[in-house]
Amino acid sequence: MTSDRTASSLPPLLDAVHNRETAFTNEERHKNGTLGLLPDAVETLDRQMERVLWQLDSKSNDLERFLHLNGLSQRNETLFFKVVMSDPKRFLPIVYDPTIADACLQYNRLFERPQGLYLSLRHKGHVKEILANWPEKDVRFICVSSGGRILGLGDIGANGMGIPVGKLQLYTACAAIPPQGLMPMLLDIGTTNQKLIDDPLYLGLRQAPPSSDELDAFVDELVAAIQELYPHCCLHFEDWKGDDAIRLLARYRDKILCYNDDIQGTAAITIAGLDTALSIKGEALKEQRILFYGAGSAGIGIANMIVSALQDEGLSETDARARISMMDINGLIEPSRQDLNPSQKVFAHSHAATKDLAEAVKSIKPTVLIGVSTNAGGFTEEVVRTMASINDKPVIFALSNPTDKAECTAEQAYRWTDGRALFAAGVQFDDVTLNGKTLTPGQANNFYIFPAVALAVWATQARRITDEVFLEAAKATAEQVTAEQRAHGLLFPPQKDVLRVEINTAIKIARQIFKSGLAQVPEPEDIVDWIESKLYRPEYTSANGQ
Ligand SMILES: NC(=O)C1=CN([C@@H]2O[C@H](COP(=O)(O)OP(=O)(O)OC[C@H]3O[C@@H](n4cnc5c(N)ncnc54)[C@H](OP(=O)(O)O)[C@@H]3O)[C@@H](O)[C@H]2O)C=CC1
Ligand SMILES: CC(=O)C(=O)O
Ligand SMILES: [Mg+2]
Repeated sequence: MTSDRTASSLPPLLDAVHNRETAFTNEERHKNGTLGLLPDAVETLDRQMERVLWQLDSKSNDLERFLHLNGLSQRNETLFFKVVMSDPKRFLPIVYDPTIADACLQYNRLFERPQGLYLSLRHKGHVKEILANWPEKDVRFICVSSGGRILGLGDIGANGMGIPVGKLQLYTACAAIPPQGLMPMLLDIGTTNQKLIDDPLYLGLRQAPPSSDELDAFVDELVAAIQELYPHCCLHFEDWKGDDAIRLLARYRDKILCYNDDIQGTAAITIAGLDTALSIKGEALKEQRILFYGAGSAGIGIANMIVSALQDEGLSETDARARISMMDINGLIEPSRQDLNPSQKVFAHSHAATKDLAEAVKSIKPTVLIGVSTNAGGFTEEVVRTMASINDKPVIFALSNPTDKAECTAEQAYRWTDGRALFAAGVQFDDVTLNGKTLTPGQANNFYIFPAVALAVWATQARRITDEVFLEAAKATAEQVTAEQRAHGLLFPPQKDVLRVEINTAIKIARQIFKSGLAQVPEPEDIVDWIESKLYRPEYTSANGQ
């Protein structure tokens, strides 16, 4: 857990925010009482990083590296961000997707120190008191999960805490938002996961989740407490069970400052990928037939935002929806289905019932196939080969996380399409060499979007976050894929540049927030300098709360 940044009463070496360890000078050691508690050497941050990199190299797998970095984040926050931000391509897959999935699965067993706020349903009626226990008093973002659908792992209850922790670390690592004011939260509402309930080392509530009405009342209490204690706080919903995610976003989006990353962030990165893919194909979005495999929070979120983007291209809502078909675990979404929710019903177009994706592909002839199903291998050889027989350059996005949940691998997508697929996945697959040509798969992951949105929202003190913000983020992200990168088939900016890319995206979003009248601070003359001046830098300086 973070400590209060301004007035910490912790001993210097136990205070992760201010700790410099061997970088404390002799003068500082005299003053803060650490003389003799540290070895003689006085080191620079770079030298300290060299040691961490050596330690990471000596680990035998990424989960061990995750644990080592996680320990570092709780010991010396500046050094942690220095390391992660030094090489995002290498470290994002370790502190976040996919390694974080392994950590979440065993979170109760790996647990050493709490890293976020646990709000248990047992605390109903006392939410404000619990929130007030958090040491930081100016909270700007709460990333809250119920653990109900963590990545593609299903309901893992309180083990889901790894995700809010990891997502908020990315606010800083990918968009230089200062870590103070970021609160990871696990809303412990119980779990349907019997294996965890039976595990003596499980740390969460051992009961079934409540009814939607009871859950909504609990979240209402949380929202009211946040507004009272932290009036500038944005609520980031992450990895809730699909129908909870959709219902809660609809409940709050016009009332408070909030967003759902799985619905809106995922939509934005998918639209960014479609934008670049279609520019490579030389086609417009309105010319596409899009088939979704998976119609939950991510699928519905992407579909609705594509409808908005198509409306911006001049289509009516009905015509826009007509370009989108969806399947879920019970088959194609079509009018005879009796089990559809209102968000799905609007995508029910006349078609024979089928549960067979290959059959649906043959009949609908999609130009774009998007997997958000959690069903590993759902894009079979027959499905992918059919996409290749219909399309010169089939767009295939297998977005389910983590790696072993992807609907197909990059290697399969390229092999079964003779290297013609414009492919992206939620994780970064390795390059594939086919017939002497190297193909680089895209990573369509919302980490390109939500930190940038958060940076713009924080800087402008936006009152609300609209879908236009996410469409702007999509456009700004796609624009940063150069012509040369597109020529090589790249759909997204390279991860190594993620910080620069997201700061640029945030600048564009901030402009849009000012234009829409949702900012609560005066518009600066030079928005670029203004944003740059607010950025966190992983250095031992007083500006970073040192
Ligand atoms: N790349 C990225 O940035 C992101 C990726 N994701 C990934 O997308 C996946 C889905 O997330 P989300 O939409 O929030 O989850 P939900 O649980 O809300 O939705 C999953 C959807 O997939 C359907 N489904 C499940 N099994 C099958 C199957 N065998 N065949 C066809 N459809 C199936 C479900 O149907 P039913 O409801 O009927 O069971 C539901 O419609 C996850 O793996 C997640 O990690 C999510 C957000 C961002
Ligand atoms: C990436 C992400 O948000 C998810 O898989 O849920
Ligand atoms: Mg998510």
